[in-house]
Amino acid sequence: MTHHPASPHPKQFQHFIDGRFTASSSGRTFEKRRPTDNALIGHVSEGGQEEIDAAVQAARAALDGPWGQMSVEERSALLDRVADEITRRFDDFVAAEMADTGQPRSMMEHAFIPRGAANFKIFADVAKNVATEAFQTATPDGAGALNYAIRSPKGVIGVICPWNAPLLLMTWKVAPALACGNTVVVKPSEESPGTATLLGEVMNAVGIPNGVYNVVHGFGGHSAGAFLTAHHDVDAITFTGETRTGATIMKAGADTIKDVSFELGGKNAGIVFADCDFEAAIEGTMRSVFLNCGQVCLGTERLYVERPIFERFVAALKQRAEALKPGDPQDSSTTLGPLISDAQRAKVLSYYEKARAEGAIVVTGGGVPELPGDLAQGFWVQPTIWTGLPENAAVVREEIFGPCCHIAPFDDEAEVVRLANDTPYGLSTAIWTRDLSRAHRLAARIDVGIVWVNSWFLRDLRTPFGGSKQSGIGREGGVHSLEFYTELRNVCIKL
Ligand SMILES: NC(=O)c1ccc[n+]([C@@H]2O[C@H](COP(=O)([O-])OP(=O)(O)OC[C@H]3O[C@@H](n4cnc5c(N)ncnc54)[C@H](O)[C@@H]3O)[C@@H](O)[C@H]2O)c1
Ligand SMILES: O=C/C=C/C=C(\O)C(=O)O
Repeated sequence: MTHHPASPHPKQFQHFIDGRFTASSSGRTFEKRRPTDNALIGHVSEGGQEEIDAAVQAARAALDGPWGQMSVEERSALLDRVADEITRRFDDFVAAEMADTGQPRSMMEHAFIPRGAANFKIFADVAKNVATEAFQTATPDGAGALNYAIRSPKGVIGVICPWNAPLLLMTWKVAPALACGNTVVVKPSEESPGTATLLGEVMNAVGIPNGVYNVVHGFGGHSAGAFLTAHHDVDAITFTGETRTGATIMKAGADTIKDVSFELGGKNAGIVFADCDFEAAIEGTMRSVFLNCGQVCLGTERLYVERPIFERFVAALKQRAEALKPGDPQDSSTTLGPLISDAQRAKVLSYYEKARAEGAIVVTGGGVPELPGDLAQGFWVQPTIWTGLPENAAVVREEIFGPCCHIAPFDDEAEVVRLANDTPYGLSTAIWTRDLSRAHRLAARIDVGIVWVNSWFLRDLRTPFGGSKQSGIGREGGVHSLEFYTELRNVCIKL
């Protein structure tokens, strides 16, 4: 029997400002719909200038108040408790994120929600254990001078988040920001209000002082997002989202010289050599193309496969893609979720059309699958594979953010490096080969922030994470996050 998701009882998602849940002064709300079946999940308060002002004011006061007075040890201990409380309320977080994104429960349980807790743990550790630099400096009088650097919080940080992995991506910024002693105002995506709101309850439960973590819901342009980026009392903006949005945010922050950390779009290449472990390459490529229904910034949308195994690779990937099972995320047999919204589906389907118009061979997919019952109302698309397109085709050049890829053959290393680099983006790449010397050579020549060899999305949270070219500005992760979330002050003492 087909299992259908129960219709949810619509919730209220309110702002979290100065430790309290509040509606907008305007009383305005917008609807959040469930991607699996378009059911109404809840009404979300729509923040405006007034809510952003209140949240920034609360964040500033907390910085000057108890949070600013705490030792690193005290702050780290509290952040450890945040992680523990997320883990204690694991099922609530899984349910909230599953409702917002429609992605399978197993992915929430094994990857996205545990990462939310892990982000707090790692940055609590980093902030406690990182040393700063010191220099002994010679002076003409022979007595010398001592230079040492101290770190202080940057201030009030604006955190603007996307919807594709809401808790993971938000805490990846909030955790280091708080560990470094800053306070934050978060603007979650309008498509994923759930877990950012729940985190407010967690902050109160473990005793994070009021005003340290604030959430204002709302839209981007001409709304809460834009008001936050232009606010004169916000010291820096950390943003994950589309490259074009990043450009708008940079302009908005220019007047007040706001520091920015950007994790932006990608058009990531997967490179498969004939000597690879074929099964591992297929398995890894399946995840890199179809995980989260292709809505992963690090995902592969362009594949280059060495000619001797091209046909075999395309056939194997097709077979595996056709075995993906869309369905209710609660069902343990479900392996593919829907897209986040009707608008995202329209965008992805427009690329499915473009591929056809540009003469692609549609190896599989290219349309909308049929789902039973209420699920027929959800934002589903078929996993799709193309071959046969030139490199200048739209689906080979532009970020689609859907469950699809184009596969092209290549003949030698120099050619594939040129193809991989022929893009304005530079986020990540995955190389599949048993020849590690070759892997090293390629890793050094492909212009991206993150190279995976014989793996994909294998994360060590101490490593630098970010994109080159138009895929971002700066690196976050481990000590690299400290570079952005603190001001380094040099003290020079003449001895
Ligand atoms: N590099 C990375 O680490 C990474 C990770 C995840 C997603 N992404 C990228 O994110 C994109 C998908 O997310 P999305 O569709 O939510 O991105 P988006 O840029 O549309 O929106 C992201 C956030 O920015 C806000 N926003 C929009 N316009 C704004 C404005 N003018 N001023 C201030 N805020 C504004 C939105 O409300 C939302 O909260 C993809 O391009 C993907 O590659 C990158
Ligand atoms: O969709 C993008 C996923 C990004 C992942 C991270 O930012 C991370 O693992 O820290």
